[in-house]
Amino acid sequence: MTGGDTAATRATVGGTAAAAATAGTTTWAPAVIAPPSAAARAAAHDRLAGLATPAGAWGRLGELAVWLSACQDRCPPRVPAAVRAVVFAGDHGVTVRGVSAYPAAVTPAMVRTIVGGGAGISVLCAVHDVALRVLDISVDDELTGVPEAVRAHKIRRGSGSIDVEDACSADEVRRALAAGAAVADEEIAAGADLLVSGDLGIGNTTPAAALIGAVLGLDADLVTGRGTGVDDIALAQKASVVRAAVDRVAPRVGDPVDLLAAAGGADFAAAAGFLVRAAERGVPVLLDGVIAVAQALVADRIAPGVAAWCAAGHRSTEPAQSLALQALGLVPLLDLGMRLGEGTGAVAAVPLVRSAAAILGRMALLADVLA
Ligand SMILES: O=C(O)c1ccc[n+]([C@@H]2O[C@H](COP(=O)([O-])O)[C@@H](O)[C@H]2O)c1
Ligand SMILES: Cc1cc2nc[nH]c2cc1C
Repeated sequence: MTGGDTAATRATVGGTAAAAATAGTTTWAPAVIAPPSAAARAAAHDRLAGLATPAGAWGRLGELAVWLSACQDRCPPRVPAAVRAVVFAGDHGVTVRGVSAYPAAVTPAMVRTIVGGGAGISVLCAVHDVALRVLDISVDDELTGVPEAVRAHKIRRGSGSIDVEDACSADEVRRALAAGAAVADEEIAAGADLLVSGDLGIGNTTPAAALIGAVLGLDADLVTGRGTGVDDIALAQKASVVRAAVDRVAPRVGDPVDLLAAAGGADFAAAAGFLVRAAERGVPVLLDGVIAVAQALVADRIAPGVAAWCAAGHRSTEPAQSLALQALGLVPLLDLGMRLGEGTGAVAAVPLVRSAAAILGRMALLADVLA
């Protein structure tokens, strides 16, 4: 089967967050997420089985092609041409507890490096023809001199230390959710047929671990990893901070929007809003490491069904990422021992998505070969 509609023209349901953000209000309405097309999935499954290969020979690359078909409501799928990545940057007050191997000053410095084209994500996006945008959502710096577009969605500077206080207010979370949704709308309006959500922010593996621990009810020792590379002493300290945060926010776990204020922050909320809106608009997303996956886990609680529109680009070294991926039913495409963030593990997998689409669209069928 082939589908005529594009993601950009498909009808949207549910939320009004983008309009609200444009109007500068704080309204956020949760979305209803339709699943990817079952008919296109079935057609893709059949076509995959008929390709000129031994049965099952494409392994997970074949599954990826089937997923893409379902998301595009089209078999064979188009090869994603307009891949667009957005990096949501924010600082985290919890860095004062010594949970990172690097100082918070790295966050604004790396925003500038992305703007200048010298970051890891900049290079991967350039080599794989992926459009890249970095947004200061809650960096604890004025970032003077960076293009205004980078700061256009800034919600606040930094966040509270989540072991003892909320990361941000409920109103800031709602504004950030709306801003993230508006950004997804902008990327889709620019033609995106595959999106990537990336993160940047010293200390952000701590809120990511806390959110995953809280949502999945897992002990701090299971979800705490070394992040940028902390030593054993800092790792133990980080686990105690994660435990304090999980204990503090546990009573609020039933309200995922509130949980973003309690243990995430404005940058996490913006990324979650981006993921919800992408799923609502029917545009597939490649996820990166522990931060992106924590945001997807919460987004899927806010709007059940978000995860069906996501594929996992890679397995990060952070243990919480694997646990959250398992809970979301996602198997990572790459397993390279990476832990950079920025969206790099997702963009590294873009050639796999393009390969999967091309295989399903262009290969000969075994029946024709043998005829
Ligand atoms: O994506 C991941 O799984 C990942 C794992 C470890 C570190 N990071 C990146 O490193 C920063 C957070 O690490 P940390 O140790 O400061 O919490 C932040 O900028 C992330 O993008 C990212
Ligand atoms: C240099 C550096 C680059 C990063 N990119 C994402 N997180 C980062 C953390 C550090 C320390």
